[in-house]
Amino acid sequence: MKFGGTSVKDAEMIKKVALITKEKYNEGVEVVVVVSAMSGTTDQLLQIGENLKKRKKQKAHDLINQIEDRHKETAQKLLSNNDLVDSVLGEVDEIIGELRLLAEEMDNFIDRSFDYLMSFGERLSAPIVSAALQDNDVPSTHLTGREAGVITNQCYGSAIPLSESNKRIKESVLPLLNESIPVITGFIGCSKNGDITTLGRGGSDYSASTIGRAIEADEIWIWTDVDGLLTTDPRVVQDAQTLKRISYREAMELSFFGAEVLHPKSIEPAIEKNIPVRVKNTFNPSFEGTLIVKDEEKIEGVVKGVSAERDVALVNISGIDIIGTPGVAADAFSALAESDINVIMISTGSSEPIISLLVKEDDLNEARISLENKFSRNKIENVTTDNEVSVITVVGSGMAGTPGVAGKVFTAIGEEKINIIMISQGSSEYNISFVIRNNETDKALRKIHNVFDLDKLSK
Ligand SMILES: Nc1ncnc2c1ncn2[C@@H]1O[C@H](COP(=O)(O)OP(=O)(O)O)[C@@H](O)[C@H]1O
Ligand SMILES: N[C@@H](CC(=O)OP(=O)(O)O)C(=O)O
Repeated sequence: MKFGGTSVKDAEMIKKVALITKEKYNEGVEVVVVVSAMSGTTDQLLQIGENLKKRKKQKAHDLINQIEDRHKETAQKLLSNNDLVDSVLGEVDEIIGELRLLAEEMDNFIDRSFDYLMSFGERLSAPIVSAALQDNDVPSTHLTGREAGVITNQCYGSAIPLSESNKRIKESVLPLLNESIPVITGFIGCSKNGDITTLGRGGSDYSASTIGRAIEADEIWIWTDVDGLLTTDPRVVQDAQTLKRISYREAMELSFFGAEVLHPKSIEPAIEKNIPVRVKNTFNPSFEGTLIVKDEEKIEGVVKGVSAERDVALVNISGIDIIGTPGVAADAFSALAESDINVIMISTGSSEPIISLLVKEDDLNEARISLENKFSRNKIENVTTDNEVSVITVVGSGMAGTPGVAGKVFTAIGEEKINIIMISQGSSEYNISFVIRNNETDKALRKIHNVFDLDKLSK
């Protein structure tokens, strides 16, 4: 069971987490708990890094003091047993001491140091959650992802667990299950050299499914602050509905294109061992949530959901020689691949001298530089960028072989007078994606939700 940042954001919520876990423990279920940092902490750690980079040491230390106060106050408010309070405050002191030392000594801002800095949020929340279980008479221990055996590659900031993690995690976690509930930090792994790595923003889901795969869990439960995976972003469309069941593939598409309730990579480990993933609400624990299951199970319904990814950007390569010159697209792909940049969508016209590539907004600068370098000696005239765009994705396994879905999508968007910049449909027909201007994103989500009657989706 993974509890996200919103589920451990204060003493009241951590108490709920402890009671939910205790209930399962009392039923005789063996539970491993994976926790995120208290919501907002990872962003504060990022700010600490930014301040240190700008040599604003005092600001960094002010933020560390805020983090320290929040964690200590939470532990004091939450725990009734004084010995537990003392022991957790001691641990917080130790971890905060390490963080202060890092802030003093951090003068190289390489990715490795940043991952180490970003790991402190989960390292602080895990002892508190574990103490909350003990305070409720549930034996518990806590460990970091590194101690749990999550061995990753060295892609700092978005590390991927290696297959050898399976054995290591099994060896370190399974014996603990006999006597206690282990509480493991999400988001954190370590490289083969022993350096701390992080799995990317929102990566605790990925930690949970990586650990679930290793121990061959019966189910992986992701606890969050909404009732499950919904038909769309509930902050934009108020009548978004909870999906009762959805396939792995559909869940991957929705999360890859913006449904941040799940980390896009978190489904893959579950698929490997065919482990069902359930998304549940910490505020509403008796509600069954969403069950994510293997693709083969046929689930009725043409369109299941629509999501929006706003953190994307376009890079356009133009020049008259693009027409009829073989290999321009291949060169663009290879330039981006050499910089480890993933291309989300591409469009080229046979008569138009322009190739457009959609990438993550964070990658935009590097993408532009690598394309300019690649084409500097050729006759490509211009590389331009646009980060005021979003990609909307309409998802549903039932779309495959059902004619007219794309027509319905684009007629609806046309009715709203929204201009479409780029379109893509995968050959497996699980999704239709299109790029529009950022300021029309909410309007598009509402229209698609409405036109496919997703507010009435039978649950
Ligand atoms: N399709 C969707 N289904 C559910 N939640 C969504 C969806 N799209 C966006 N969200 C947002 O994702 C949020 C949960 O993700 P996140 O804040 O990362 O939670 P946690 O801290 O539990 O990991 C929800 O509060 C919701 O606003
Ligand atoms: N702390 C990390 C990892 C995480 O998964 O958080 P959450 O479960 O709140 O999305 C982050 O903020 O990105």
